Amino acid sequence: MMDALLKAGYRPEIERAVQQCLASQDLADHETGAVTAEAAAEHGSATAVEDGKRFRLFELSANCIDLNDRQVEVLLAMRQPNVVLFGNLLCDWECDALIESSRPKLTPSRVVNADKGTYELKRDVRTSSGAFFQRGETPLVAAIESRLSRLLGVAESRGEPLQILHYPPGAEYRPHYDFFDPARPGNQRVLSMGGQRVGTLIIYLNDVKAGGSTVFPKIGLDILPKKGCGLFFSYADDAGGLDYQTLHGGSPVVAGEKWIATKWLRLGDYLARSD
Ligand SMILES: O=C(O)CCC(=O)C(=O)O
Ligand SMILES: [Fe+2]
Repeated sequence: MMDALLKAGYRPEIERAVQQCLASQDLADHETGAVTAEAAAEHGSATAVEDGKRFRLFELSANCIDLNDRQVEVLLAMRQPNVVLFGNLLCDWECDALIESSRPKLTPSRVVNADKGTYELKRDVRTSSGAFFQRGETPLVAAIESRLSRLLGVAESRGEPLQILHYPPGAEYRPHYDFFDPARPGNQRVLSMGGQRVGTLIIYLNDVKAGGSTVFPKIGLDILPKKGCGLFFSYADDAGGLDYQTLHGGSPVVAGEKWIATKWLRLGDYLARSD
């Protein structure tokens, strides 16, 4: 089940090409099996990233994932932690329509209190406002959820409701983990609603004039918001292992405003609870 998630943006035909490259004498470094950057460049590879002791080639010819209704681009792929940046995930009108339909529903964003299990306003941590769309709530939300499911190979039933976030100038979301610490008593309730969160997909709905990047402080990575692009990262495996390298936040918006849509994915089927 986790395979598809962990390999988001990474396709079998590319894996096969990687294996061919690794098997090829003149491409492989005899000591380590690593593929040299020069050899990769000669063979038309766009991206090489380190995976344990060797380099893996990602994109040998096509840098797109064909979803039939859409060609989604892979713009960045990092293995540890698993971070993939997608281009052309939503078109302009889809981004605009999501923003407009969420405006009337916006309320100040809350965070889960890991001791009590309550949802609280914490303006020192999170200063955005947000709105939720239940799964399939509108035809557009349904179409986007179907697209994300096909892209990531994860059933729609494992997705939490789509969240739209709005950050005015100065607003931010301080670095945090999206998974729930199972040792904290207040997290038992959210964990009972489909198990651990295993992955996050953030879609940028507009271009931001300055600031507002998604920042990963532990790995020194900043992703700048770009309308229609999607940022995916995963952080939990079937055995309950959690990737603490995925600490991330929304850095303060300096000029303009920032709109995103977030889809969090669970280990099992997500079940909303009303109690
Ligand atoms: O605003 C961002 O770029 C990050 C948002 C985020 O971390 C989240 O929605 O969980
Ligand atoms: Fe987050």
